[in-house]
Amino acid sequence: MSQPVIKVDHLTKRFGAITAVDGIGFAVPAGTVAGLLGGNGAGKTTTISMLLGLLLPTSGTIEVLGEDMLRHRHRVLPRMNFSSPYVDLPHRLTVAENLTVYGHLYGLAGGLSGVRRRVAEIAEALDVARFLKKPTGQLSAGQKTRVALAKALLNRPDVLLLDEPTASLDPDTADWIRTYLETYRRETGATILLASHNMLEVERLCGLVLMMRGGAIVDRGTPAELLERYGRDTLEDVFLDIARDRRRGGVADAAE
Ligand SMILES: Nc1ncnc2c1ncn2[C@@H]1O[C@H](COP(=O)(O)OP(=O)(O)OP(=O)(O)O)[C@@H](O)[C@H]1O
Repeated sequence: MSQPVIKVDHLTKRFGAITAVDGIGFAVPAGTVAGLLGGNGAGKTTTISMLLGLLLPTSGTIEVLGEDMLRHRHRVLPRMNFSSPYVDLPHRLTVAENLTVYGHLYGLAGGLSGVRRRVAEIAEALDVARFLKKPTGQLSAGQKTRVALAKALLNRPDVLLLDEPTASLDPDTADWIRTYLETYRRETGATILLASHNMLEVERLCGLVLMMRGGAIVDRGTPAELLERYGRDTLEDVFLDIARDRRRGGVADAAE
């Protein structure tokens, strides 16, 4: 079997007395969409922040694309990207200016004209072309989410980390974004890890689901495996069972 694209072992993050992430381990194979699920405060954002190198783990290891992220993240960051509703792009810059600045930061090929071409292409693809001249701070929450995703796809990443990629989107736009992500994964073979509170989204997109509670991974599997293990018809019900600590037989500790 080929090397997993994301491999995390015994990963822990403490903030003082709080253990936000508690010794988790998981592996995401190439071309898989993996979903991190869990209630508020379960540790999803902290996990993604450590994968990106925005937070230093207290202990444990993270490998992305075969590189140790704690030692050599500069080698893989050009092949990664992320979007999060919690990270704002500069408000006063227009959408075009923001995307252009990021295009240059990512060192996109083709110099000035290459960046201009890619910005136009991605703006078209994510249907943000009509906002290009607007200051980013004046966009609606849903429009900002789309621009953040456009920014995340500028460098055609092989590894995409998404924190609630469809937060604040109306159902139609959210559906459209999911289709876009599915197509992107299929066409590029990219590996995607996303945190989501939207069970339908996870059921539709994810080949691997990691259920977090209190900083730990308390269960995992394909959506179909989880439905079967809990004897449920929807992931929403599985989520509630896990959140409320109701197990329906099956594996007691699937964390390793
Ligand atoms: N910078 C920080 N300082 C102290 N505690 C933190 C910090 N960041 C997160 N925490 C705590 O770590 C725990 C996990 O938070 P995290 O943001 O990772 O959860 P989450 O699963 O992403 O939640 P949500 O679904 O609400 O976004 C929470 O108890 C949170 O209060």
